[in-house]
Amino acid sequence: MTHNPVFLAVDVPRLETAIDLVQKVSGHIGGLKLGLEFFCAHGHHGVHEMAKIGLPIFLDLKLHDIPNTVAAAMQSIHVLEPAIVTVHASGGRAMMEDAKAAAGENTKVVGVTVLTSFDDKDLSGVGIDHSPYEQAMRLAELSKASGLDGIVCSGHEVGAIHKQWKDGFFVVPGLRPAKGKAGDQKRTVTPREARDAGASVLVIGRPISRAENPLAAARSIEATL
Ligand SMILES: O=c1ccn([C@@H]2O[C@H](COP(=O)(O)O)[C@@H](O)[C@H]2O)c(=O)[nH]1
Repeated sequence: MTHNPVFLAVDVPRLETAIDLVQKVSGHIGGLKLGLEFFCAHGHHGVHEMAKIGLPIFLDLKLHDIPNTVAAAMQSIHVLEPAIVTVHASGGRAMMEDAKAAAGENTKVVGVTVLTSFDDKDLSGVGIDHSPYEQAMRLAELSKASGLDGIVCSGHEVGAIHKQWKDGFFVVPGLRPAKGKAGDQKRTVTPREARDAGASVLVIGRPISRAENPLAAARSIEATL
């Protein structure tokens, strides 16, 4: 993996705008996270265009379906050679095992535990009467048992999960610089806090992409790490 742990979440609708943004900040990030918004709009072509920039690609597709379908989707993105791909850990053991088996040798498959936009109330709303912390711990254990490389969790849980999964690979979104706006994120920490707690990858989107000066924002986050 790269030296700089920051993966920029490229959540911008136009391909040209995305390329322009990434070119501006590419010296201050370690990789690109392309999510549903980007993949639905630009597909394989868009990923190829972004890969030309030369940074590792994280496909945050959060796959969640029956095992056969998820394995087939994994095979279809093989050709894009992503460094990291996400599946939902709540898809269960068989789905995660098949996803990992179908992924390329150089692709890390990580399980999304509890979205960083969720708090206790949101979890309860979908019928889960555990705290985000308890649920993330449980799904981290299941991800490990299913043979995944690591998980996605918030900075609130990564320290505890890291203690139990020493060689795990931990992706942490929901990051906000000290005075950053949380927006829809509910379990936030600063990039430095996440790194100190054991995050392998720091996913950062709007604090850079929506900043008045994305280059200055990326530089100032880098300086805190
Ligand atoms: O639990 C999760 C899983 C994924 N994400 C994704 O990370 C970025 C965060 O963007 P910000 O603008 O920095 O909030 C976004 O692409 C999400 O889809 C997440 O936030 N939480």
